[in-house]
Amino acid sequence: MTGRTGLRVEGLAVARGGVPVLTGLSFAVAPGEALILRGPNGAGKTTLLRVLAGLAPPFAGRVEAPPESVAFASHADGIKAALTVTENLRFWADLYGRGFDAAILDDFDLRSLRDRPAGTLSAGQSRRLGLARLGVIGRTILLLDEPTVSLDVASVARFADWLRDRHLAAGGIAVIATHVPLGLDSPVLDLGPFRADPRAAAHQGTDAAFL
Ligand SMILES: Nc1ncnc2c1ncn2[C@@H]1O[C@H](COP(=O)(O)OP(=O)(O)OP(=O)(O)O)[C@@H](O)[C@H]1O
Repeated sequence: MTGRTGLRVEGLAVARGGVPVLTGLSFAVAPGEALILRGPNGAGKTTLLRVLAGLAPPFAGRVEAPPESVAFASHADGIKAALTVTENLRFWADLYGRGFDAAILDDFDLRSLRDRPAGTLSAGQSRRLGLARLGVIGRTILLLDEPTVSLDVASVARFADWLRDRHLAAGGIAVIATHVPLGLDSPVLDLGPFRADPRAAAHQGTDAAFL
């Protein structure tokens, strides 16, 4: 962990392609806590996570989170296909200036796969490796976009255990967009009430197009 800093969002609006998707978001997540983001497809979960990660600017409002403490994890896991599972994890540990603790292999049920080239892993195994990466880089604030895609039931439970017992218990923070219940005793933020009015956006576009 790089510090015990919380995440705070005030009056935040986020946009895609210049069109507001969510508006009026204010929340805080303290060390040791997770926040689950809920909303149907297209609600703006990924867009919000990207802004929280500093990968896109806010449309309005502000995000308080030290960039050096944040890790964003989505479908692009950054796995090096030619390296083995252990070599991948060591690579990320080195990149982030961290020591490598092989216990992470057990946390994500990767021990029997440790010498396999990552390019030969199944989709779920590959996802487990991508999640294990989060365990070696030592970032405090994890922003997770559908982390359980491709995982079987046991692997979802294992991931939830790691999140609760290792990451959150050590003072970490997680904001998780997921359609799958993780069994965490964490607050859920329903993005529905914060969706920007599409008619207002469409109206703006129409005005711009026809005036
Ligand atoms: N590059 C883009 N340009 C314009 N609009 C975009 C772009 N990417 C996404 N959108 C739109 O922004 C809105 C929010 O998308 P986002 O990916 O944040 O939703 P989501 O809640 O993560 O959805 P899902 O559950 O399907 O992953 C959607 O209406 C989407 O179509």
